[in-house]
Amino acid sequence: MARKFFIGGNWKCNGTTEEVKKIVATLNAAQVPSQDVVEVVVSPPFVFLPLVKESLRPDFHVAAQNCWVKKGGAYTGEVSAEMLVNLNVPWVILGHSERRALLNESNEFVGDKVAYALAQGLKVIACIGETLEQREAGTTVDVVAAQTKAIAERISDWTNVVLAYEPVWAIGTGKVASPAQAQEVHLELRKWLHKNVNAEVASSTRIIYGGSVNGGNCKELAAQPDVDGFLVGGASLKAEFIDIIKSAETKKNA
Ligand SMILES: O=C(CO)COP(=O)(O)O
Repeated sequence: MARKFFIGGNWKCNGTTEEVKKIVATLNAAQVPSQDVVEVVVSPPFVFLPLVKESLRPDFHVAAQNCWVKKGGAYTGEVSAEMLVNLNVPWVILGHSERRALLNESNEFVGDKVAYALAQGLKVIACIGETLEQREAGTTVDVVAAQTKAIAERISDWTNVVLAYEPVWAIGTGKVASPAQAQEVHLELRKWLHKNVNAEVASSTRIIYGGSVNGGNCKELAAQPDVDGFLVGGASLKAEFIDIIKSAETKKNA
């Protein structure tokens, strides 16, 4: 099965109502490849989800940036998967490195979240990635395998999962992974899925890259055989995001 190119825009904790309206207007006016070629999902902060959802073009979709690990209730400050389903928000980003690092989300906790969100009917962008220290120690593959294992142990159906490889040292630093570095880890992840889940999941699961992706470096990254799209931070707040969406054409012709 061909893997449809996937472009996610993670807006993180940015934006005012006015800025959000402007970004949506830019996206709505853009000429981009059709939905058959690329799946586009943008992820505003929770409070802007309804506004973005109701004003965004219908061929683009929205994602939340997190959700609670189980059914909602007495968890002050959290947003449950059920609430996202209730608002018709189809996607959620889970396990982003900023949450793993700043909020101490463990591999197991992220795995539990992924399993719970999928069980509620959400589609999940599950983030994994090594720190600079781990890369320099030569443990990159072990780290991303352990992060993926904690998810794989808790789910049986990978249909609604996109795996986002985001090396921590490349996030927000302007220091993008080289196409070869990204390809190497994506291929290792696919091999891991083949060995530990099954061949079908290994060949059909989209593995996207995140970390300082921009309009200038996206094409070369997109041309790598195991790079199935991007999770874009900073550049997803700018018009440049349109160029990144268009890198799906490079992929189609690769
Ligand atoms: O964390 C990221 C996307 O989730 C990447 O962020 P930047 O594109 O700003 O490096």
